[in-house]
Amino acid sequence: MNIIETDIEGLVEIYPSIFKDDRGYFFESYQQEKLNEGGIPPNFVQDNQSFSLKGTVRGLHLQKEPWAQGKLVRVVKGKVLDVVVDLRPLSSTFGQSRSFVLDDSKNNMLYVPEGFAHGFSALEDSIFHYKCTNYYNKASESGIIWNDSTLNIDWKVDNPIVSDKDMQLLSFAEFKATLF
Ligand SMILES: Cc1cn([C@H]2C[C@H](O)[C@@H](COP(=O)(O)OP(=O)(O)O[C@H]3O[C@@H](C)C(=O)[C@@H](O)[C@H]3O)O2)c(=O)[nH]c1=O
Repeated sequence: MNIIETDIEGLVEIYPSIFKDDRGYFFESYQQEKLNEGGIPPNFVQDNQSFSLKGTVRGLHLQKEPWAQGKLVRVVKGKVLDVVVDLRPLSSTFGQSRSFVLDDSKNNMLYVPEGFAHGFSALEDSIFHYKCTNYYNKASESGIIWNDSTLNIDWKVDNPIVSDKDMQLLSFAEFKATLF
C-alpha cells in the first residue's frame, strides 16, 4: 500500500498493492492499521455505494458540524474524476480545489478529510464506494453548486446529468457568507 500526501494538508491518495494471478486480482480495500499510520482516522461508521451513468456529476457536498464527514473514496468499477474543495476556514489552501482520476484499473483511493466539499463526475458508467467517519444527517447537508464560475472546475464531461437537489446548491460566494 502506497500512501501519498498531497499538497493539501490531510488530503491523501492511496494506491493499494494489487496481487494479480491467473484467477484475477486481490487487494486490501481497507486496512485500518496501515491507513492509520498514513494519517487516515480509524473511525469510519458508514459505507455508501452509488452507481452513476457516464456524464453524471454528483456534488459538491458536505455535512455541517457536528455531522462533518471524512470520506475514503474509490471506484469499484469504472472511472471518475473526483473533486474536492478545501472549506476549512483556517486552512492555507482554503477555497482551492483539486481533482483526481479514480480508476478501477489502479484501484486508487482518496481520503477527503472533514471540512471539504466533495463531488465527482463519472467519466464512464461507474460504481462508487466510500466510507464515512460520521453518519448521514439530512438536516446537516450543505454544498456548493458544481458549476460555480469562481471555482471554475473542469469536470471533463459534456451535458452533465445533475440531480434537481444539486442544481439548488449555493454559489461559493453564498457558501462563504455562511462561514464568516
Ligand atoms: C448520502 C446519503 C443519501 N441517502 C439517500 C437520500 C436520497 O434519498 C438518496 C440520494 O441521495 P443524494 O442525492 O444526496 O446522493 P448523492 O448525490 O450520491 O450524495 C453523495 O454525493 C457524494 C458526492 C458525496 O460526497 C456523498 O457524501 C453524498 O453527499 O439517498 C441516504 O439514505 N444516506 C446517505 O448517506
